[in-house]
Amino acid sequence: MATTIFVLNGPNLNLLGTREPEIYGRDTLADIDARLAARAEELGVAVDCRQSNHEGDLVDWLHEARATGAKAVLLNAGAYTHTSVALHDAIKAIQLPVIEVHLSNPHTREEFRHKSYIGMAAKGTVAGFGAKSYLIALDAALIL
Ligand SMILES: O=C(O)[C@]1(O)C=C(c2cccc(Sc3ccccc3)c2)[C@@H](O)[C@H](O)C1
Repeated sequence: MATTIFVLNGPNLNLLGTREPEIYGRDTLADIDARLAARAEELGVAVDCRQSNHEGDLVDWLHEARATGAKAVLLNAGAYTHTSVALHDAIKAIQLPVIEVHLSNPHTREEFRHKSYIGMAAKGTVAGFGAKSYLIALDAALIL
C-alpha cells in the first residue's frame, strides 16, 4: 500500500494568489498542490490535498487520515489556527504526526496570530517560507 500524506488547508486558502502577495506569495493553492504532487512522486509517496472553509470538514479529514492509514498530515488551518480547540483535540486524538504549515510567519504579524492551538498539538511547525513551507513539511514528514 502506498505511503500517503494528507495535506489539509483551511478557510480562505482557496483564494490564495489573489491578494496580499507580499504576505502569502503569488502561488495559488492549485500551484502548491501541483508542486507537492511532483515532489511526492520524486519521493515515491502519494499526497491527498484538500481545502475547506469549514472547521468540521478539517476535523473529519483528520479522522479519515487515521482511518485510512496515512503516514502523516500537513495542516494549514488558516485562521482556525488561532481559534480551534476542536482541531487541537482532533490532532491529539488521531495519534498521527501532524505538521503545522503556514505560508507566512504568524509570529511576525498581529498579536492575535501569535497563539496557535494547532502548534500546541502538532509534531512540529514550518512557517514563513511561502509555498516552500509545504515542500519542507512534506520532506520532514518522511523522515519522522
Ligand atoms: O500564513 C498562513 O498560511 C496562515 O495560516 C494563513 C492565513 C490566511 C488568512 C486569510 C487568508 C488567507 S489566504 C488568502 C490571502 C490573500 C487573499 C485571499 C486569500 C490565509 C492566516 O489566517 C493565518 O494566520 C496564517
